[in-house]
Amino acid sequence: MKTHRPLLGCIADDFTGATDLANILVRGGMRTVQTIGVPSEALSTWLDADAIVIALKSRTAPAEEAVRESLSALRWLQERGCQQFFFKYCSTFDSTASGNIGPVAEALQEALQTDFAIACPAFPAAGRTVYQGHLFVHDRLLNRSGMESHPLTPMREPNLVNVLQAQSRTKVGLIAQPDVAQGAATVVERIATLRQQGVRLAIADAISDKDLVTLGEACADAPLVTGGSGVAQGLPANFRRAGQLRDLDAALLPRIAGPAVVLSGSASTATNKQVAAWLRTGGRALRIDPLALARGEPVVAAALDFTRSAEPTLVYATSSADEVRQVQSELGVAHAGALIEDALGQIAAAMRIRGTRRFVVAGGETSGAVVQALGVNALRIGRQIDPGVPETQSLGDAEPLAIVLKSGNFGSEDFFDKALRHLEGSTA
Ligand SMILES: Nc1ncnc2c1ncn2[C@@H]1O[C@H](COP(=O)(O)OP(=O)(O)O)[C@@H](O)[C@H]1O
Ligand SMILES: O=C(O)[C@@H](O)C(=O)COP(=O)(O)O
Repeated sequence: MKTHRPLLGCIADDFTGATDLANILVRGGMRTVQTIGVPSEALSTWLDADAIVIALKSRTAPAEEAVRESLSALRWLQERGCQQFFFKYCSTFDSTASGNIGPVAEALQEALQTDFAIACPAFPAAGRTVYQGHLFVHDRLLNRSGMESHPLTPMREPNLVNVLQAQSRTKVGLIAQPDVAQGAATVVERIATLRQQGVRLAIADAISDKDLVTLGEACADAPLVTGGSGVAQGLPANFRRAGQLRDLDAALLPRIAGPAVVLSGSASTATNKQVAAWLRTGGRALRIDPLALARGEPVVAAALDFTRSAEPTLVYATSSADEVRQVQSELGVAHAGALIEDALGQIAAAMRIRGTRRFVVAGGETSGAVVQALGVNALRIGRQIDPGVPETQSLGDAEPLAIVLKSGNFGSEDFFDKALRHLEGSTA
């Protein structure tokens, strides 16, 4: 098969974050493929897309490891002929105390021989805005949004110029919203001034999608852009203006028929509401008890029996924060997580063998475990179901699977039902 050269090469620091970015690019008209890690040689030969998003799991990795993995992804994308590169991190700028966003951005700059890149996590559709360098989550500053007590990446400083400066060797500056509001030409001028001042990375403000599109336009010739998925909104138009995008429906996926299941290992507030909504409306559901798993009870076998029904079933470990804390104090955080992820992975793999073709999965870590258990290496991205969550299809399988991966925080209360209805309606 003759493949099209990808235009945009993306490196994402986590799994559901990669899907979120891919969704934005598809909505902009770029056919997009997400790979699980750096693709193997076999996969490399037939990936056909305008944008490729390599999903890493580097968000909480030590800087050295994150740099090494990101450079390896960059090399692969360069070898495929990508013209521009995007480093995707979380819209809440999640990074550990030692922080790897600065080191990865600087290493990518060095490899691409470029001395400047913007850094913009804003994603107004999900309530994340940046003003005068300060990140807001809806109406709260980052450090009062709940993110200050995140177990792995507590964010206690809302001024991102300070956060990024603390992680970087080079000078960090600011492109403030009043400049962004003036349009792309003003942003380009501001970037030139910052470069003269020796600034190598600049937090870019954005309080609306319009600001994000302006930033994208101003970065048309930038070898490297860094940010959340929001700022990628402005990039497809640059390729379209240059006549490089094919006139195709980027989101078109063939319909996949067959039994469906919803697997939820997410413990987030949004997912708890989605599980409650499913139960309230009489959806068929089975709760996985982590303590029963720890006692070695045949929980997986019971779930496989229960899911034999023709009706789509929700299998979930999702529980309130108090219940999760209780389980974690008995089993340990990592052990509890691993037991559940492993069980949901085993259920997914066995259901696939039994003929299940459609999987809706909630939770970033859980998504990683399930996709791995299903042996999926790459996904083609289809239509958006809710902001940040598209339908996807596995690539390279004789019998492809329809897969939806939902980041914990995303999706409306009726998301599970909506996702299943959406998969029903996919057209060939
Ligand atoms: N009832 C529970 N008790 C303890 N740990 C749980 C429970 N439910 C889910 N978990 C674990 O919590 C983690 C949730 O992470 P993830 O899948 O990324 O979703 P999210 O970030 O949305 O909570 C997983 O490791 C999962 O196995
Ligand atoms: O940018 C975002 O908010 C998301 O794309 C993202 O990265 C979410 O991460 P998880 O909460 O770990 O799913």
